[in-house]
This record gives sequence, structure tokens and C-alpha cells, in this order.
Amino acid sequence: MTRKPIMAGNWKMNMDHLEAIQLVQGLAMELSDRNFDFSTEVVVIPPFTDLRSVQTTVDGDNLKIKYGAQDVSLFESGAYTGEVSAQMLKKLGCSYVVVGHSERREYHNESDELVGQKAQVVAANGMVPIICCGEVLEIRKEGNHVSHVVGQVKAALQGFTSDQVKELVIAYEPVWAIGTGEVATPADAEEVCKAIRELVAALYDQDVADAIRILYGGSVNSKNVKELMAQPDVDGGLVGGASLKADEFAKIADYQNL
Ligand SMILES: O=C[C@H](O)COP(=O)(O)O
Repeated sequence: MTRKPIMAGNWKMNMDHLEAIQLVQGLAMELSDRNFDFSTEVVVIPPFTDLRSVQTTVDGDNLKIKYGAQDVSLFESGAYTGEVSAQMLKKLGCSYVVVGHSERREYHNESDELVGQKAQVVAANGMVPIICCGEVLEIRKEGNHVSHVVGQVKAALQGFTSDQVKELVIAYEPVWAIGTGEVATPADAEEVCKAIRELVAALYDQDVADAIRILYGGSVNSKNVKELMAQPDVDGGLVGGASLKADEFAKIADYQNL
């Protein structure tokens, strides 16, 4: 079973729409300089306000870079001030939508249940949810990180069929490793990613577990990516800070040739 690796750059609340155009063009140039073959999917996840500019850049320059959004509304349309619907994101050509990032769980009180519902809305609109999960330091110190993350994923998968789950992307991001420079060891990442795959096998079957892609996120950079990607159950990275520099993110995407 071969799963296509993905490197997704979550820009978080960085880059205005003009900077976004420069970053996407810079990334495309860096990838082309490296003769990158796109055997790894390259995805950028900019703020909502950049998406139209990213779309026109990708379409206008015929780039193979994919893009997506950082969040989505549960609702289709109507009186939901400040929200952005899945239909709107689909219209902008988004392939992916991140749901349940730890920053949204923390600052916007998003529950496992809400994250699951958002994932459903994304899938129902023909895009792929990148479902985030991960434990805070306290839980890791107590040694409960595997059961905590497995519980988050189980809740998020409620209501998904086998065929849908095969297409999903799960991102394991230990909260203590996000933006801290403290990367989980490859063994830490593998322990949890493997447990997620085993959960999927138990809930569905081995075929589904072999198909679903599981990413690691948390201080990924061009120095540590190769070792992380050597783990059998790590299929890619959800990259924050290091995705804001074209040359660094291009190296991460091209990890096979570092
Ligand atoms: O979504 C990305 C993660 O939160 C990781 O961020 P980071 O690479 O800056 O640690």
C-alpha cells in the first residue's frame, strides 16, 4: 500500500494577500529549481483573505501546488456573521480544510463533536478535511497521550463511511511541540500515528487504515523532516512556522532529496 505523502503549510494568521502571492510564486520557483516531481503533495493553507489571490496565482501560473483553508463554518449560509461556508471554499478551489487545530480548540473552545461535524461538512462539499488532534503537555506527562488522541480521533470519525475515511487526512500535533521549537522525537510521532492507524483498522478495516494519511505537526523543519518521514505511519507534515519561508518549505516538501 503506497500512500502519497503530503506536506501542508499552515500559515496561521500570517501573510496578507500580496505577501501570499509572493510566497506561492517563491515556493513554485524553489520547487522548480529543485526539479521537484510532486510525488509528494504540496499544500498551502493561508488565511481566508488570501485564498482568492492564491487561487488566481495557482490557476494563472498553472501550478501543481494545492491549497486549502484553516477552518470552516458548520452552516451553509445565512446569519452567521464572520463565518465562511464550505461552499465558498469549494468555489475558491480549495482541496483541503483544516479542522480542529489545537489553536481553535484552545481559543475558540472547539469540542471533539464540533470538529467531527466540521469534518463532515468539508467532506460533503467535496474537499478533504485535515482533522487535527494532539495532547497538551500535562496529558503527555501523565502518560495518557495515546488514549487521549485516540479518543479525539474516534469522536471526529463518527458518521464517516469506510470510503470517506480512506480519503481523510489526520494530523497529529502534540500541543507542546507547536511553535516551540521542541519537536517530538520520531519515535514519539510514530507511537501516536501508529495508534491512530490501529484505531482506524479496528473501527473500519485494514484496507481503510492502510489508505488514510496521517501527518505529524509540531516544529517540523528541513533538518528533522527526513527522520520523521522515515517512520512507517507518518505520511507527511502539517508545517507552521517553517512554511512561511519559500526555500525552507520547498526543502521540506523535497525531503526525499535532502
Ligand atoms: O499547523 C501547524 C502546527 O501547528 C505546527 O506549527 P509549527 O510548525 O510552527 O510548530
